[in-house]
Amino acid sequence: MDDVLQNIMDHAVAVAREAGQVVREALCDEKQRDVMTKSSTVDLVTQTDQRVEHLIIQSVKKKFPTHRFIGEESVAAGEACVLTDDPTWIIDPIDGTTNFVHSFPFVAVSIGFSVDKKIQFGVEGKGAFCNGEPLQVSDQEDVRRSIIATEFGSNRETETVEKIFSSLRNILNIPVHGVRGAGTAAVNMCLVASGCVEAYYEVGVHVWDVAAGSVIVEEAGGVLMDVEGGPVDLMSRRIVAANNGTVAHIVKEIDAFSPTRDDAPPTQ
Ligand SMILES: O=P(O)(O)O[C@H]1[C@H](O)[C@@H](O)[C@H](O)[C@H](O)[C@@H]1O
Ligand SMILES: [Mg+2]
Ligand SMILES: [Mg+2]
Repeated sequence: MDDVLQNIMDHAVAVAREAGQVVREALCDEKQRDVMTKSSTVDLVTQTDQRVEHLIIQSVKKKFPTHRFIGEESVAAGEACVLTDDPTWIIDPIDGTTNFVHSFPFVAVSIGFSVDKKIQFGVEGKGAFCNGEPLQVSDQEDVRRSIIATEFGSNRETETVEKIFSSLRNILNIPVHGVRGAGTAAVNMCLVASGCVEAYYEVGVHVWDVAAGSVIVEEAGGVLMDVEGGPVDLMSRRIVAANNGTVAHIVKEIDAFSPTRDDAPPTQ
């Protein structure tokens, strides 16, 4: 990794730790978990999500004034979600807000950094690490001996819920050892990277949910795919992250659909 990128990554790690501390403290303070809603009654946000995103963006801007941002809460406030070739920080200040609101203790501060529309950190084969320890995906080749992670998302339209359950039924019927969900895409992807689950899939995620996790999975030896096979498109809101191409064949069991893309022009 060149010095410039290393410098950017060091800053990302430092600000993620600072943000993590704010989230940790807020978990113990009911007032900081006061809930508001966004696209639906189950799409939650708190002042802490907004505060943490602000903290990260301000800190980065001070050091790298020309860089661009895609942040979950900035997009919710009306900013464009467009990935250009410019250096861009892709931020989910609290991935797992529903968990956060309920003190269910699995949340992540997710920060990805892209240049030329490619997520940069780790792309040079330097590996993925958790507190200095290298991460490695599971070597399981048999999907029948696998744990698959997924989520139910926050879209409760009947047709969407039907498709989610249809995929789940197909996967349980393979049969797999188990199905799990941490309540956060970023944590699920780190679970794939650390070998605790063999694969994670979800339709309905956003680019800020998966940008950082995608490079962590790949650097830990895993593969990314679209839910209908083929290359993943981080703006498509569909993802499969697996330990290897064999387990990634769960895509055959997924009842795929196409939510509105993250980079779709705003409707008038
Ligand atoms: O909104 P936040 O940042 O908490 O992120 C989302 C999760 O990451 C999804 O996997 C999950 O399915 C939910 O949609 C959740 O909202
Ligand atoms: Mg999220
Ligand atoms: Mg979030």
